[in-house]
Amino acid sequence: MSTPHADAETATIPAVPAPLPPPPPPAPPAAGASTDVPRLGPATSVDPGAPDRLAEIEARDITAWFGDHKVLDRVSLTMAAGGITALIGPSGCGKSTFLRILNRMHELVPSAKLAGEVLLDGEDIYDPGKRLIDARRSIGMVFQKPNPFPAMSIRENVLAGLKLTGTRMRRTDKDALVEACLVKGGLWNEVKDRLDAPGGGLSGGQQQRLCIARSLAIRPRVLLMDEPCSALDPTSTRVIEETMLELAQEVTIVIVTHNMQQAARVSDQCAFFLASQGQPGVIVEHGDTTAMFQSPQDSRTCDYVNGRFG
Ligand SMILES: Nc1ncnc2c1ncn2[C@@H]1O[C@H](COP(=O)(O)OP(=O)(O)OP(=O)(O)O)[C@@H](O)[C@H]1O
Repeated sequence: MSTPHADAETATIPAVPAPLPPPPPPAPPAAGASTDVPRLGPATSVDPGAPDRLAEIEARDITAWFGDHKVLDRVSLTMAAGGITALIGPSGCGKSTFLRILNRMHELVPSAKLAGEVLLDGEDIYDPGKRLIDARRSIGMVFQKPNPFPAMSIRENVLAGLKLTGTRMRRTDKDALVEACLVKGGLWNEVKDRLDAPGGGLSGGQQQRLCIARSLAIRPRVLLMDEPCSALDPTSTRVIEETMLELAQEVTIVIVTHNMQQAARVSDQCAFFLASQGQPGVIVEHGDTTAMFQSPQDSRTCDYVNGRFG
């Protein structure tokens, strides 16, 4: 275990999110845009023709506490732009905490503290000059349990993030955005004839894809997914995995999963977290997923990926 950070280096982070900023001005349509494939929004958006939107996210020396309980110790990891990075490891080793730190959700817990840096394309999202809302816009999140707004229509669900961020758009642009996001989320064909039906009326797998579509509507550069398939049947899981593989061309994805087959199927990079008895979580090994599964360097990784513990 590395040396704990000095108290002076830690920051108690505020529990109350910053107020929402005024809506950003709409960007002009991209020149030469194809009319066949709907785009995610009226701007350059997360389309494959805009590789500059693909962002690397790097965690540097992250240490995290809940009260006095240190749960992560000096964790560093670079998650490549346009890749899928899987975070694996036994229960309680800090994977979800690490994921929530990547988009400043850790600070929603009143006792939470944090040291270290999270760089989105080289810029620290915790810099005091940076707005919380910008981090949340750039780095979206999909949770373990699908959480659409049940009484809102499918259409309203997709647009909900825009409302929260105060973004205004013309009706026709909204329609295009709803379609684009539902296509990207792999749900369009199943719901295109009932966009005004309540989101709560969809199956679990469909609800999760609706949540993916909702998170895409604010055009994130990184999408965090915390066990997104753990509440789903194998067929829905397969559809979400296919959706992830397509999205990875447009948005950097970081997924927490307990399912080793899933990590092997979808990710190109993998990080194995472990918390020894009474110790905070650390990354034991990370790198190319195939190499980690076929020839792990650490015997604990080997035991974990082969199901011998966890
Ligand atoms: N809100 C919280 N308040 C206090 N302690 C917490 C909180 N959330 C998580 N913890 C503690 O932090 C540690 C890491 O939890 P975390 O959920 O990040 O692990 P995990 O690897 O994602 O686990 P799992 O795979 O079971 O979801 C655990 O000891 C957990 O009890």
